[in-house]
Amino acid sequence: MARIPERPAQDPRALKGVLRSFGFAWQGLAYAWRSQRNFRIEVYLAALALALAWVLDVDPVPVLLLILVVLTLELMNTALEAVVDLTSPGQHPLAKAAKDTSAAAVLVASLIALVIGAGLFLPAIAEKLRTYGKIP
Ligand SMILES: Nc1ncnc2c1ncn2[C@@H]1O[C@H](COP(=O)(O)OP(=O)(O)OP(=O)(O)O)[C@@H](O)[C@H]1O
Repeated sequence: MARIPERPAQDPRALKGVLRSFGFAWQGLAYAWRSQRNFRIEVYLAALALALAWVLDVDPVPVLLLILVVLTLELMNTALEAVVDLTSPGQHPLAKAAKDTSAAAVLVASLIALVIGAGLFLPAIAEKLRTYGKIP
């Protein structure tokens, strides 16, 4: 069994403890990137949305907030999946409910982000087309 590392919060060297906490958070991010295809797709879409916001002169702040909500929910979903797999290796209706509800949180956030994103980007796209005389 893997050795449980000394807790960073109990490290008497404050700065070293904080840096170790960041290190563990980075390991969590790397785990999500490696193991979750959906997380990787969402990161690519986030990069695309930010690039589009830059090209279309759309305020990046609401775009960043939408990205923040979807990615953090996906990370929490990944964490919950790991806990469920650890605590319920066999099939159990409550394990299913936990995983499905957690996945539903990501789905709801993604759909709402899509609607808000359309509200942000479509007028900017229409404006660009109007500028180039493609639409009256
Ligand atoms: N221990 C379990 N007991 C009952 N049903 C489960 C259990 N584990 C998974 N499931 C069901 O299988 C589905 C798929 O589970 P899985 O662990 O593959 O995660 P996932 O939803 O595919 O997530 P991801 O693709 O993001 O890793 C769950 O949403 C749930 O409905």
